Amino acid sequence: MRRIHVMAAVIRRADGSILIAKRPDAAHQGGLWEFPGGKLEEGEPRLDGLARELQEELGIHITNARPLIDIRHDYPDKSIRLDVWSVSAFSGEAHGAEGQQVRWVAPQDLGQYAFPAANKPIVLAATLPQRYLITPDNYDADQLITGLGVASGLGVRMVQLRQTELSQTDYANLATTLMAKTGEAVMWILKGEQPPLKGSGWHVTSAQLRELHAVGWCKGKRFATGPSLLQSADELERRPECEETWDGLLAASCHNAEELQMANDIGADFVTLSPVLPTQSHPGAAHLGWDRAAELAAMANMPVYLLGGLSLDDLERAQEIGAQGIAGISGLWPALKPR
Ligand SMILES: Nc1nc2c([nH]c(=O)n2[C@@H]2O[C@H](COP(=O)(O)OP(=O)(O)OP(=O)(O)O)[C@@H](O)[C@H]2O)c(=O)[nH]1
Ligand SMILES: [Mg+2]
Repeated sequence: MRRIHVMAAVIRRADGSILIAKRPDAAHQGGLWEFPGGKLEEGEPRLDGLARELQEELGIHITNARPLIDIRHDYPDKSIRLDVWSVSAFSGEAHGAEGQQVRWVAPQDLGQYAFPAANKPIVLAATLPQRYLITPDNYDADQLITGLGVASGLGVRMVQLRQTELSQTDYANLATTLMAKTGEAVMWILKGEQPPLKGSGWHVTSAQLRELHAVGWCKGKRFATGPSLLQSADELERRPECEETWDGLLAASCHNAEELQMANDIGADFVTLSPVLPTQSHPGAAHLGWDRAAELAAMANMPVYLLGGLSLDDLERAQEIGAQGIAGISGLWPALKPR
């Protein structure tokens, strides 16, 4: 089946709200909400196609846009490439120029609308921040809070608590303290053997990713609790009491195409891809380089944070190659050195 190249836009107003439109009942995926856009014409440059569609469908003229996420989806009757751009400035009054219903919604409310199946990663890309901060080792709660205060001031909203030195209990206590102190300001992504409690996300290492994949674990499906959740599907069959499911934000560390596919299979919401450049901690170790990182980011069907040896100055370049943004430890934010 020939893959149809579709241009679509996440259009953001100054107040942060995003424009969605309702597809006509008779259309493909009719009656569902969508990000405005449509099919690219033969030989048409991508941005021209997007501009044409938004003019036709909403009566607006784009003045600032950048690539957001580029994904492939196979419906039973259609294979599409959804080439989604983030539009941050436009002229004209957006309206349903083809008679369709349009609505400005707050990013956190997008989940209340029914979108086509292909749109899950687009909604994530529209909602997730551009920076994913990973905490440095050996900081106590007070030092972390001070540093995070600085980070929040710089617009950091999503933080992975990485503390390799702590016992599981100390780690859990620290996480609870930090979550209570930062409240809604920070979206916490925790590490560990089991999915964390509600209200925080879970970041699995590439080794965990492989193990979870091997036993057919998938986000949102039931699993066994216990010392390890790595129970085979057969074992789950024999233990009908295993009714746990987990629906938090799931992230996975990936380094190659195989792991990106596994992350997709276990229902991960986003990934980190590393190491892009040599890092201070592993100066001589193999790294992907920008070209390979770009190829891998293009392969991923979910938001990708580039990690390893990057600074904030690399954010634009990361987004140009299709990444959601960059991830890194506090070294990325020099102001974030509480000691
Ligand atoms: N515009 C848009 N299309 C989407 C989204 N999600 C999604 O699966 N699609 C699919 O991508 C294709 C886009 O085609 P479209 O119907 O918008 O195309 P178009 O504006 O050129 O319309 P036309 O074919 O009626 O002229 C459809 O098969 C649609 O189901 C989305 O968020 N926005
Ligand atoms: Mg359309």
